[in-house]
Amino acid sequence: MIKHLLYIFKTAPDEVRRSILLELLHSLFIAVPTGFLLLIIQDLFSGQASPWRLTVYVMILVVFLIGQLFVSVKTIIGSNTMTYAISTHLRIRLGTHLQRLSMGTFKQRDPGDLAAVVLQDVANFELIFGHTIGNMAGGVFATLIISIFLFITDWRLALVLLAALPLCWAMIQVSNYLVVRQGKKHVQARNETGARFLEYVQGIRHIKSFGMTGSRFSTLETALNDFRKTSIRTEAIPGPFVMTAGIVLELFFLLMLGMAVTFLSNGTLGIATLITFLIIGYRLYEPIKVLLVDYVVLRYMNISLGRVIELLKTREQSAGERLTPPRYDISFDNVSFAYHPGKNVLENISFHVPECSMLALAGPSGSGKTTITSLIARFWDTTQGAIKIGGTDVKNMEPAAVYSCISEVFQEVYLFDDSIYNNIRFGRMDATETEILEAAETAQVLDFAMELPEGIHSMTGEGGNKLSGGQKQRISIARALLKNAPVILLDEATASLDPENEIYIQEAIQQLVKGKTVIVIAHKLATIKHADMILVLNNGTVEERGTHEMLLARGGLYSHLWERQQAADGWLISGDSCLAQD
Ligand SMILES: Nc1ncnc2c1ncn2[C@@H]1O[C@H](COP(=O)(O)OP(=O)(O)OP(=O)(O)O)[C@@H](O)[C@H]1O
Repeated sequence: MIKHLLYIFKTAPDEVRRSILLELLHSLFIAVPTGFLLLIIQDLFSGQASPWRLTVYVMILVVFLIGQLFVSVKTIIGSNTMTYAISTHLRIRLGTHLQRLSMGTFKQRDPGDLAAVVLQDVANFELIFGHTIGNMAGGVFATLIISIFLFITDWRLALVLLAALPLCWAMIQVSNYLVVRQGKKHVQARNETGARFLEYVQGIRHIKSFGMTGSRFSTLETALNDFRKTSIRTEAIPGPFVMTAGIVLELFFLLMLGMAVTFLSNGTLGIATLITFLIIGYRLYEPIKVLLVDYVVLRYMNISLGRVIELLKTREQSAGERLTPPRYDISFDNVSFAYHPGKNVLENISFHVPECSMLALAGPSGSGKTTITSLIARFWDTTQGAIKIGGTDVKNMEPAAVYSCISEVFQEVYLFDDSIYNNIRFGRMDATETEILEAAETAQVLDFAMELPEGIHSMTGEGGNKLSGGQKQRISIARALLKNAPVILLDEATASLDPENEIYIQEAIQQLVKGKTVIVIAHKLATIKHADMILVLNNGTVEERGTHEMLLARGGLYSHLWERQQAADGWLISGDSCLAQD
């Protein structure tokens, strides 16, 4: 925990220093009156009390009480300023850090868990840290000052009071061990609930259409019930330990009293000291009790803080430089790649795509086609070998510099919850209205947009849910046209479309790829017959390469896939299946 605290203290050193100083001052304003109370008692019982001395003591006490009020307000403001400075810093660091992670990291991690770190764990820290850390710093300081007063007054009784501390500490350590263990389960259950909620809301269409409302809701209900149980357990664990520690303190206080009476009877203790210990000795335990509770809460917070720091320490992609390649041919030199160490999904892949030509990637499902395009876009970095755009290794290029060379058109289109116009504009934010409308026209977006109530300014809905698959595709092509990047990565966008939309999109794509270096993932081999080169992948290796005619003549994997697709194109789904049963 100390390591984590030191880590975050470095994020806002000025606020931390100021807050600690205020806490110390606050403790001083609480502890010093205790000392004066002690002097008043001593004076009263030693018979040295004079009215003016008592008046001075009382005035000093009043000044300190007013000062305490003033410092309390400052301390609360100081600890809140520190907490929010740290949490803001953590959030900004998380934001910039997430930008620098490879796309792969996002795909690898559960999105619900990632969101929980950024939102809930930082909020958890925010909620707990400000209240506990100040109390604890103040508590330690107050205990120290009161202990010094008591030791000066009578070291024997002070020692008895303080002897309770190691016992309480041991008990709290056991409680902490259990809290940390249970706390991890609690965080896991909380994330599981978040993930199930996300799944339920995002998949509601499929859940309803497959009649799974009941079964999926019961999964969510189970997660909620688990969360309830772990929450109760997490809250319940420290209770008995903190209470027992409190009882131990009371017992040691009674023990101190017993000893004080003995010392009184054998004449080694004055009545003034006894009364001092009765009043002030009890005050010693107040900050300790607060410390015991806060320490447990702080340990729980530390689990959240640990998750935030762990995410911040995830390896960032090497930054690279803002290089602009001199030309836009693409080459793979002996590239191997593994998503998980030791399990290569691409093995020694080499090819060259000359500028302004088209390479098609074909091969069975899982052979590595998408992985090749992801590596070109630097979503991941190669495990071995180099990928070059115009002779420049993409690893030496800033990810943003790589993306600026590339336009992607995928089957799955994501649109922002904004107007059609703005969704196209995201392709190039400084584009003029004329350029945006031109791109919309070329990609045949205007055809359907003009029939909507607000034309091209109609909203697309979240993820584009107010539009059809073909319409979303056309918007994404318009966006790519506007970006006008020299390299186009196409995951054959027409594979899942109806014939009419397919024609529209084929036409739009023809416009998009003119004069560009194109890499296309082919699902329908008929669409890549005219590619300059076809790379046939199998199990992450290049099995064949050549033009359509060359590969057919070879009679290998490609011609086999081609024949299977030709046969599939002839398939018909019969509409008389019910009749056939009669
Ligand atoms: N994010 C990932 N993490 C781990 N393994 C992955 C990941 N993405 C893909 N793979 C694995 O890598 C291999 C190649 O997958 P890839 O998606 O590149 O194949 P593909 O040829 O594009 O398949 P398809 O035609 O079905 O889209 C597969 O074995 C797949 O299971």
